[in-house]
Amino acid sequence: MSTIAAFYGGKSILITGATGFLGKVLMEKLFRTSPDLKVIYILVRPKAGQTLQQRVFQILDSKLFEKVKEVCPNVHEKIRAIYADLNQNDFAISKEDMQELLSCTNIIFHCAATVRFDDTLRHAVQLNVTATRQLLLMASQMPKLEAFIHISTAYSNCNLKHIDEVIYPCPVEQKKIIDSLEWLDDAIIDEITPKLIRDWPNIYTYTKALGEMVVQQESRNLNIAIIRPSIVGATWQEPFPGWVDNINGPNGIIIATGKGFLRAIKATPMAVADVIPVDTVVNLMLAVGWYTAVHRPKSTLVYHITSGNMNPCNWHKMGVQVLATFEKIPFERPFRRPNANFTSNSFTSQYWNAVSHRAPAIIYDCYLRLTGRKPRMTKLMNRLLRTVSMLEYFINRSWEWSTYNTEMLMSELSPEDQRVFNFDVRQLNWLEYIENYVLGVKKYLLKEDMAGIPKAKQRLKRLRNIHYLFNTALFLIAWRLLIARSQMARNVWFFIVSFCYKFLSYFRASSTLKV
Ligand SMILES: CCCCCCCCCCCCCCCCCCCCCC(=O)SCCNC(=O)CCNC(=O)[C@H](O)C(C)(C)COP(=O)(O)OP(=O)(O)OC[C@H]1O[C@@H](n2cnc3c(N)ncnc32)[C@H](O)[C@@H]1OP(=O)(O)O
Ligand SMILES: NC(=O)C1=CN([C@@H]2O[C@H](COP(=O)(O)OP(=O)(O)OC[C@H]3O[C@@H](n4cnc5c(N)ncnc54)[C@H](OP(=O)(O)O)[C@@H]3O)[C@@H](O)[C@H]2O)C=CC1
Repeated sequence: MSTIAAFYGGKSILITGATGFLGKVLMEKLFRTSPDLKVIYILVRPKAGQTLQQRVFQILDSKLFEKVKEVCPNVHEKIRAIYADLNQNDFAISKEDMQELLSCTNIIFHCAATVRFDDTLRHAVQLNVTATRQLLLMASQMPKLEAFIHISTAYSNCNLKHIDEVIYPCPVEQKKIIDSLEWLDDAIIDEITPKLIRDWPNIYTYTKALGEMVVQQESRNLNIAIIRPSIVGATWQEPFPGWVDNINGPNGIIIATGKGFLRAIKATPMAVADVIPVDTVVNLMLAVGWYTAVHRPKSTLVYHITSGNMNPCNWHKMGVQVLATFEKIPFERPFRRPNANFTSNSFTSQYWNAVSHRAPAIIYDCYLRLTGRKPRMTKLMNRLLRTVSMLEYFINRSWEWSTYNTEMLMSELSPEDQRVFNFDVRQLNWLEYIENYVLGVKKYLLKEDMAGIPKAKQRLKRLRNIHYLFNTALFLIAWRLLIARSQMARNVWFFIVSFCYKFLSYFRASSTLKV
């Protein structure tokens, strides 16, 4: 029997961000491995016209939870959705709910965050910093609390090249920032934001660093651990390979490439693609929860869960495998044939953007206009290129993350726990993982039917022929224009034609001789 699975039996667990990508996989694994847990409290806000209950039912009815329903048939009764908005004071939780949370919670997993790179500083600080502070305050009033696990990101200190498993100080104290945001107006905040975030590439990574500072400074005597995952990707093994459900990180890029919108990207091909499967992250989270509660380390431990130092893959290898998968399992109705040109040169990248992205979008919009439809491709392309430009920082650099604590924890686990809660990324086969990832994007994100593959392949063939035809026509037109204007071009043309003629005559003569 797994010690970690047994530890969560009978426990009341509070999860923030349970409706997010990481939160769902965390809940799934908890229910599957510890079906005898007492209750999972999730802090949820109503969204997109759905009530809390509808949101919970939608999650439980998804394919992700199919196995859970077999091992834990009363899973609906074990989830307690609590109305909460982390943007508001006291999270807008009712008195009764708050009382229950304070008196019953044993373990907290704090996953909620805004992960948008372009959020406003005010909103990102509210969610990634102030809400963390508020949750810590709540935690300090929970008599039964055994561990508080805070989810940060490996990029919270991406302004450094080598990152240790320690909390680094930020140039400006988190308290000062929270205080000043209370009285500064939005226009001034926008103006000072670049100065505040300094060498952090965006507000997200900066506010996640501030969030860690809050954890360090406001931890009181709680048992806390921080987990820093790198780029969280589709599931590797559990509950099944390839599960994804949002367009963040690589997912949106894989869609845009598979649909033929994105054919080139400014990326350093040999830079490390530090993707880590979401189930690996969740396994570490559960192991850390157990270790923090049972062993009670004297200080707050930070755990890196990254792939680069143990089993590195680079963007080139990833791009090649993604393209190879599109050959076998293409996405439906691609705009152009998928391609992946990587360049780290700004000029070449601008060239590709003009020729491979903007020009086809303009041509397609002209076609839409001519056929009486509303043009939309240029707008879509501009949006895509903006998104890609925001990711560029992360695909043109490599970082080194030390993983002493993560390795120490691995060595503390029993063989059974190492199997059930496996976070040893050395066992990952990248080619297999990437293929399943692309397949997962097709099935679970795009919701495309596998029966449509032959038709998609036919369309790819047609697009390839159109591509060759278009290029040949373009070449002939350019050449014809050149011949009309330049004597030199004419001479070259006559030389090539006479050379070919002589070659063919010689070939014919020699074959006649043999007969
Ligand atoms: C040719 C080359 C080929 C290569 C081959 C391929 C090889 C693979 C290469 C891979 C390289 C990748 C590198 C990754 C690096 C990641 C680094 C992360 C590091 C940190 C990691 C972390 O620590 S933490 C997570 C990171 N954080 C994000 O990664 C959020 C970023 N992102 C945003 O910050 C916003 O995205 C941003 C951008 C502002 C735009 O913002 P935006 O407003 O323009 O667009 P939105 O995102 O809002 O959404 C646009 C529309 O998609 C709709 N939509 C949303 N979800 C949907 C769903 N599930 N299904 C259907 N549709 C969905 C939505 O409803 C909108 O539709 P509508 O317009 O109709 O409403
Ligand atoms: N995905 C990645 O690549 C990485 C993620 N991380 C970290 O992992 C954690 C989880 O990320 P991930 O699951 O990908 O993110 P998601 O965007 O998928 O999920 C974010 C979660 O936070 C919740 N949330 C946001 N705002 C509020 C609010 N005001 N009140 C209540 N809940 C709110 C969301 O709820 P709702 O559904 O209502 O919007 C959602 O459940 C984050 O802390 C992130 O920084 C770290 C490294 C990489």
